[in-house]
Amino acid sequence: MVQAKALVKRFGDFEAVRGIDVEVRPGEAFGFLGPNGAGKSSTMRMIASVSPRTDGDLRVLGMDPDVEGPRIRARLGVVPQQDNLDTELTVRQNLQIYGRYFGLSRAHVRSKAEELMEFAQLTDRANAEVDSLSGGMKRRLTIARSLVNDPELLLLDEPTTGLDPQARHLLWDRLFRLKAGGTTLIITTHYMDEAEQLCDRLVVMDNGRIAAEGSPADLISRYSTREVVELRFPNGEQESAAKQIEGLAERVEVLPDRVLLYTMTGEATLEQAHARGLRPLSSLVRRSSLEDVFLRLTGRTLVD
Ligand SMILES: Nc1ncnc2c1ncn2[C@@H]1O[C@H](COP(=O)(O)OP(=O)(O)OP(=O)(O)O)[C@@H](O)[C@H]1O
Repeated sequence: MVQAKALVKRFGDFEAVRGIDVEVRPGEAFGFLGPNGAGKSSTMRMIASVSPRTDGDLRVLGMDPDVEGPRIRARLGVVPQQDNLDTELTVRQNLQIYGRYFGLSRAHVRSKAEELMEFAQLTDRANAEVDSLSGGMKRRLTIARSLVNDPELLLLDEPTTGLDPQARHLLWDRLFRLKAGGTTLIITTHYMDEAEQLCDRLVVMDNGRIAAEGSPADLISRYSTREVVELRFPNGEQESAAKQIEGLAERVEVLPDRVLLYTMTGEATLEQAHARGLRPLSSLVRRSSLEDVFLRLTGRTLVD
């Protein structure tokens, strides 16, 4: 679906994407996970064939975006970071008018709009103006609109940023359905739970480079331990607490607000920490996540 080799994007002297290799296979949900500024959107825009690459090689649906941009764009669906719906039109009109841009017949667009409203769970809002919709509804409408041309490949840039948990879950559910129907998804996100839930495979991006690649489970087992103990201490006591814990866990990370112990046996490690006289303000034992993978790879947390 997408092959990138040594792909580079430069803005003046600044290199936003620094020679990345990516291959997205048909039918998979592929993710770019990284903090703001990692170069995810710049990469997406090159794949969407709306921003020319500076260097390297890129094929989208087997074609070169520099040569066959319009043909590629006709077969893609794009959900941009910011919704760009026509706010004064109704839900139904948004879908119908967008369909007409693709040169689809009036009759086809009419029935497609009904089908997509059903898919986006917006049928009962068909005649509502976009302005009156909630954030989650607007996102679902943007996704519905991106599907008007039955794209083989759907690009979603930060699909759930700014949505509340319930709206996010509703949206994820729609994306699972699309994937089950055979649509290939490429998703950028800085939410590790989103990447973990949705993506079959992902790359961790940082500073324009790919730090690691694999399935979420793969990455977690490669770069983290099974469990993590999170301990919070009063200000200024973290470093001395970390010293006291030494040797209890495979790895200890001291963050500005927490001390993390990487271990295979969380509860037992926590008990041992207590036995050494440690009295944290709070403690939590949890499974390792992509957040831990990111911290291990970059020395930073995903959401600063
Ligand atoms: N048109 C532009 N001109 C100059 N610099 C840009 C331009 N677009 C992006 N950049 C810079 O390139 C870097 C990567 O930006 P990009 O938007 O690709 O990151 P991102 O990982 O998608 O983060 P975000 O979620 O904030 O969009 C940033 O430092 C950004 O300031």
